[in-house]
Amino acid sequence: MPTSVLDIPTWQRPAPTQEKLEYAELARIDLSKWPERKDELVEDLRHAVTEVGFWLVENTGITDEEVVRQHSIGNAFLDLPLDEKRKHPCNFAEGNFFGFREGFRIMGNSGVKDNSEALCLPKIVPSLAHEFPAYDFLQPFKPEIESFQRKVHERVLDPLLRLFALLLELPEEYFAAAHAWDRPTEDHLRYMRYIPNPREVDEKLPDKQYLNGHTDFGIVTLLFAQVVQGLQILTGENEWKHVPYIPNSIVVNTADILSFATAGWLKSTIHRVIRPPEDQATVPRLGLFYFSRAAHDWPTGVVAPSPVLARLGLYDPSAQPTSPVSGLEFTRARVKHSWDRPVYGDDEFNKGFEFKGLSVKTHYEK
Ligand SMILES: O=C(O)CCC(=O)C(=O)O
Ligand SMILES: [Fe+2]
Repeated sequence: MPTSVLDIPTWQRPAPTQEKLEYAELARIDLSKWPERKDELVEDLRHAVTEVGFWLVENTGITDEEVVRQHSIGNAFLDLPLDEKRKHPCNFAEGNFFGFREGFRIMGNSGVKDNSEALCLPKIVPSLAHEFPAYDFLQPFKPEIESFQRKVHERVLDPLLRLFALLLELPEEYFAAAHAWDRPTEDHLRYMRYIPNPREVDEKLPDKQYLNGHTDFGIVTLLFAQVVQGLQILTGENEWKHVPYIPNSIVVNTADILSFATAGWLKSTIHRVIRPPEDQATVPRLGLFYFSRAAHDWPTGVVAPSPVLARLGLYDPSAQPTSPVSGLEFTRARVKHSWDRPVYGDDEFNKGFEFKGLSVKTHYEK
C-alpha cells in the first residue's frame, strides 16, 4: 500500500507523575451546557473568576483523538532538522509571532539557554493567508489544522467570549463579533516543546524556572491538558501551585486584553513553568495551545461600557482613550518587547512594558 505523507508517528502521551505535588484548586466549567443553559454557565463563570480565580473547561466536544493528532503533527514538525524549521522564523523585530521560534534566549543572569521551541500558526482564513508559514511539511496537514482551529473557535472560544460579555451585562456579541472566526486577529494555534535539561543545568536557573512568572498577551489562552507537570499559577495567597492534569480538559488563562477591557476587574492569570518532577524530567514536554489574541481592529485599552463595571466604579466614560491603540499594533509591540532580545528576564525586561498610555507588568515573583 502506498504510504501517505499524512502517516506520521502517533504521539504517545507520557505517564502522569507519581510525585505528590501541591496543586491549585481549579473551577470546572461544563461547556456541554452551551448554549441551552447559558444562564447557568454565566453563574459558573462568575464563580470561577470571582471566587476561585483559576478554571478549566470540559465537555467541549473536541475528542482526545483530535487532540492527540494535533500533538502528533506538532511533534513531527518539531522533529524536522533545525535548518528546515528555520525557513520561516517568527519575525520578532516586527513583533510577529507566526512561524517557528527556536530556543535562542538566555534566561536572565543564569547563562542557561531557553530549552523550548514552538511553531505558531495563524487561523487558516483568507484574511490571514499571507501570515501562514509556507512549510512544505505543513501543506498536506492544512485542512485538518484548519478544522481543528475552527472547532476550538466554535466550541470553546466563541462561547467563552459570549459568556464574558453576558457576565459583564453587555450585549452578547461585544467581544465575539470583533473576534469572529474569519476576522483578522493575532490568534494562533501553538505546538510547543521543552527539551529536557540535565539537572545540573536546571540548578543554575532561579527556582528551576523554564519560563518566568508572566501573564499572556491576548484575551484568553486555552491550554490543552498537559500531563507533564511544570506549569504553576500564582494564587491569591501568593503561592505557586501546580496545575493538575485533568484528562480531556482545557485550562483557561485570562490575559491582558481582557484585563484592559475590564479595568483590571478580570485579572490576568499569573503563571510560570518550572522543571518537571524527577519522574518526568527526562521526557520532552509537548504542549498544545490556542492563544486567542486581540482582533487587529480591537480598541485596546477601552473599558467596556459594562453596568457591572459601572457599579464597581471601574467604568468612567470620560477617562477612555480618545484614539485607542489597535489590537494589531499593541500585540506586535508587546511581542517585540518580550521576544526581540537575546536575554529574557533581565532587569531591563523586568521593568515592564509601556506603550502609548498602556502599561503592562512583565515580571511576577512571589
Ligand atoms: O508550557 C506551558 O505549560 C505554558 C507556556 C506559557 O505559559 C506560554 O507560552 O505563554
Ligand atoms: Fe503563558
